[in-house]
Amino acid sequence: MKENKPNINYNEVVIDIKGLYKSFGSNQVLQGVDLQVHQGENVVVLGRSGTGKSVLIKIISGLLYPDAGTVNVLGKEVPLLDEHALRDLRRQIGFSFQNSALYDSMTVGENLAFPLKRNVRHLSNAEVRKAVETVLDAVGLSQALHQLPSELSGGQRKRIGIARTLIMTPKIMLYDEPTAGLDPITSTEINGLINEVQERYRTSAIIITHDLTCAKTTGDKIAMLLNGKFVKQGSFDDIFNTKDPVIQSFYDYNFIQ
Ligand SMILES: Nc1ncnc2c1ncn2[C@@H]1O[C@H](COP(=O)(O)OP(=O)(O)OP(=O)(O)O)[C@@H](O)[C@H]1O
Repeated sequence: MKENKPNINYNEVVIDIKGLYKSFGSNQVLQGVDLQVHQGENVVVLGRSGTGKSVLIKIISGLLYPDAGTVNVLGKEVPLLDEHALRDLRRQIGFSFQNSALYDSMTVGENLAFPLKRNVRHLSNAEVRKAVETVLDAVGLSQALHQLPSELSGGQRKRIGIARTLIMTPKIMLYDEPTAGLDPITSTEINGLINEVQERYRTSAIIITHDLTCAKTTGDKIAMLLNGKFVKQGSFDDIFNTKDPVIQSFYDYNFIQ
């Protein structure tokens, strides 16, 4: 169970979703989703495959439109934003997706400098270098500066992917299955990194995962998505110390995967 919650500000809501609906044809995916993420809080979203976790993330980042409901992110009503405002908002969100999508032909340092040079003009080379060194240090990979992505392990690539989002100093991090495909030791390291990022960069985060260890270690709050709604939200213990058969079936389901 996660302890010592670092500076969560429960008076400030950074993601506020109310009555969210989304269908694709007759496939009713989200059916009345409510979710609040507070400043500095890590919220884990658990749910079986196909329950709409990725759809939720895409709606939060303005890649998909909801059918109904409100989606407020950092004080902005996302579905109402024009392209320009959406771009501004996305700059404040760090996306850590399953495939870190680093550029193979660039060194780690060049990969990290790339978003900064593209988005923040007028930075000197020294400033860019300093920013790269800072985020590499934050993810514990200072020695990888001149390496190519192909020379790194899966866990190291994941770290560099996270570093590349941190260089833009995001207010919100969205992690999509951060430990998928990693061995247990590397998964533990990534879970630790997610918490370090939360503390050091004061980020708020949504973490989508099937990995209960990841949920337990990183989540200040767990939200369980089932049949298009969050059926339960609370601490890991609130959720899993229960005789509720729906929750128990989810728990067992995970262990036999
Ligand atoms: N652009 C789209 N067009 C049509 N259907 C879609 C689209 N995006 C998602 N869906 C459908 O929405 C449902 C939820 O998909 P989603 O990818 O959000 O699931 P998920 O919970 O993230 O699953 P997993 O854990 O396997 O990644 C699925 O039935 C999927 O087929």
